[in-house]
Amino acid sequence: MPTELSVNLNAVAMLRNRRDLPWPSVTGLGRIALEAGAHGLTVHPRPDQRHIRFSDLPEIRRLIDTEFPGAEFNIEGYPTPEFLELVRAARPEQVTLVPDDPSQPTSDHGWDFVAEAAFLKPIVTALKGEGARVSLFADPEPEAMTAAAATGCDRVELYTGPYGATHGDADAAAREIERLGRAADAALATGLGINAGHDLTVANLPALVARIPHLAEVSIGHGLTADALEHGMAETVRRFRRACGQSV
Ligand SMILES: CC(=O)[C@@H](O)[C@H](O)COP(=O)(O)O
Ligand SMILES: NCC(=O)COP(=O)(O)O
Repeated sequence: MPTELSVNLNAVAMLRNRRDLPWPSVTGLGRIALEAGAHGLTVHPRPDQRHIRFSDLPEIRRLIDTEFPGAEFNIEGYPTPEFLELVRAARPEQVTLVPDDPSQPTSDHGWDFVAEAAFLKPIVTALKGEGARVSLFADPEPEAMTAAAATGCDRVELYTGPYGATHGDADAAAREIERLGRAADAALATGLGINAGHDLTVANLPALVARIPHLAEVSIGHGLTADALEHGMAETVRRFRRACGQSV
């Protein structure tokens, strides 16, 4: 099975939040992503709602239910009672639990599965009972995968931030790919499925997919949104020039 792509809408929401206007539309861009063949949509609502607002969740749920049945809604976040209430209402197909502190600018590490086992197990069980697949954000450490599987989760999402940060350094990238690959091998051996994400791009994705052929899903937001801006800019400038009355 080829690796599925889930489009993370956080960056679109961040642009939307610059003004009290409804564009760029989070559900509108989500629709374009799904029409283009994305497998699903990812959001990571943070407690301060700095990008995804809690009110976006029911709208994305409605978009998928009414126009794209079968698409996957993936909600990521730290499992506070408030987050778990949002998840219950939005009925995502997948929940990705991330050990983020509210003050973190972005996600930068996976769970300590041994230290957090007693906290995670009942939450994983409850979410699975509500019908969601549960994935846990994980550093690429092969020796941690047995403890990850013991939580009862379905998948781990391998944190690819350090791999993304190696751009331009082929040796460092090869080392990170091998670390991710060995963690994926260990996860597979325990029966876990494998997702991956953070700072993935068109440039760094092919080597990851080649090393981890069983990679089920990647979720990508920042790099994908940057790519959309770069590749959409020329056509948009032509549209605005026409709107100025220029012949283009
Ligand atoms: C779990 C993960 O790596 C991403 O969801 C990341 O947390 C994106 O969040 P931000 O868009 O807030 O940086
Ligand atoms: N789950 C990881 C994810 O959604 C990645 O987001 P980004 O780093 O590509 O913005």
